[in-house]
Order: sequence, then structure tokens, then C-alpha cells
Amino acid sequence: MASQGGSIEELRRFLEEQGLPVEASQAELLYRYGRMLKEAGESLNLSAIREEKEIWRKHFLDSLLLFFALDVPKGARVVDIGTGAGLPGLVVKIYRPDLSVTLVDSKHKKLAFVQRVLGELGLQDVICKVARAEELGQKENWRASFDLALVRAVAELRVLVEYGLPLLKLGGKLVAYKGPRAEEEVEEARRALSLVGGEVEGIWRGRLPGVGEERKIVIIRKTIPTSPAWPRRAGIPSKRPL
Ligand SMILES: C[S@@+](CC[C@H](N)C(=O)[O-])C[C@H]1O[C@@H](n2cnc3c(N)ncnc32)[C@H](O)[C@@H]1O
Repeated sequence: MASQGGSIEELRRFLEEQGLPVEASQAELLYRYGRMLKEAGESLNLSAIREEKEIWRKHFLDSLLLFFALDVPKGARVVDIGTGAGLPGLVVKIYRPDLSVTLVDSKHKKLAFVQRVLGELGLQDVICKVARAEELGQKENWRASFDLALVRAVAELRVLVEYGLPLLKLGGKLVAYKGPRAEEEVEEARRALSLVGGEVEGIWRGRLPGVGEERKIVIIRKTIPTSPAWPRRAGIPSKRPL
């Protein structure tokens, strides 16, 4: 299945060179997902990155930086908040099929695309939920039910603390994909962390090969059970950050 943009084998080699070896079947799933992202990007404006190899580097590799930043336990329950077109959660699921992955986004259109990808790739055990993180965070059956909450390009860290920590089990981790301002965002999030109940466990730093762009991943551990006060009503956390 060669194309102008590359081949499955090339994608597999690319990931292997970055220290992320995958089976041929996983490379094929990622390859097909990349093609769908490229096609949908053109018609649905899902992402500004339109070249296939750019998608591999800036979306797939970027999503998989998680595995350099953290040891993810087998079978962990993972929620991707504001997944958009499935990033990083769907890439993470293809790379680590043992994980139980839930993709959340407030926009129906985005998750309709993700559902179509799941159908075409035959991935049946991924849960998609159209909702705002704030609504789910107040629901009994969603609160305190995940080991990891992933967030990429959704909001500033102090807002993400209020979105993510309520959904985590005690000891669970919020993993925020960030850029150069990560340290400042951590400082700005101090109040939110003390109110909602989390501690910064570390900041992983690296660069995307080829493009050299700096990437940082902030890892926050939930340290106390979340008070019923959090999260506040939908829209409030971003309008009036803690
Ligand atoms: C810029 S996109 C990023 C999508 C994806 N995470 C990525 O890295 O490409 C932000 C997404 O977050 C979603 N979003 C923003 N706030 C949200 C909230 N409070 N609850 C659920 N989804 C939210 C938006 O609908 C949008 O699809």
C-alpha cells in the first residue's frame, strides 16, 4: 500500500528508529488512520497538519511521547479529554491495545469522525463519549474511575487540573502534553492544584526529531479525593480559572 506520502513499512521503520517498535498490523492501523486524518483534514478542517509524514511526526510520534514520559501499567484505564480527531488517545490505543481507552470531546462532529475511523479499522473496544469534561466530572459513574487522563492542546494547565483530576482515581495521573511554557503553566496552576488536590510529579522534556520542536509533558498525581465542589459548571473553569 505505497503512496506519495509514504508506505506502511516506512511508517513502521520511522517509529522503530524513534524507539517505538510496532507490529506490522499496528503500523497498518496507524497508516490507515493517518490517511483518514489527511482526507478528513481537507474536508472537515480537523487539523492544520495535512501531509502524511507530518501527521506521523507531529501527531503520531507526539502522541506516543507518553511512553517516554511514563511507565503505563498494563490494562490501565485511560481517558483522553478533548480528543478531537482521536489524538492522542487513539494512537495510544493502537500502540498499546491492552489499555482500556475512552475518548471524550464536547463536539459531536469530531467524535463522529473518530467513530468512523474505529469502524474502518475494526477497533471495537474504544469508548467514545460526546460530553464536556466538567459534566462527566460530576457524574457518579465517571468520577474517580480512571488511572490516566491525557490532554493535548485543550486548555491551560490550571483549567486542565479542574477537568482531569475529578475523573482520576486517587494516585491516578493527569498527563498534559505541553510546549515551551510548561513551567510557567505549572506555576500558574499552583492554586488549582492545592484546591483540587494534585501534585506535580515531573515534567518530561524532549524534541520532535526532524522538526526539532520542543515538547514537554507535565505529569500530575491526584493526591486527595476530589471535593464535590469540583469541577464547576460547564464553561466556568475556562472562563474563571482557579
Ligand atoms: C485544539 S483541539 C485538540 C484536539 C486533540 N486533543 C489534538 O491534540 O489534536 C481541542 C479539543 O478539545 C475539545 N474540548 C475543549 N474543551 C473541552 C471540554 N471542556 N470538554 C470536552 N472537550 C473539550 C474541543 O471540542 C476540541 O475538539
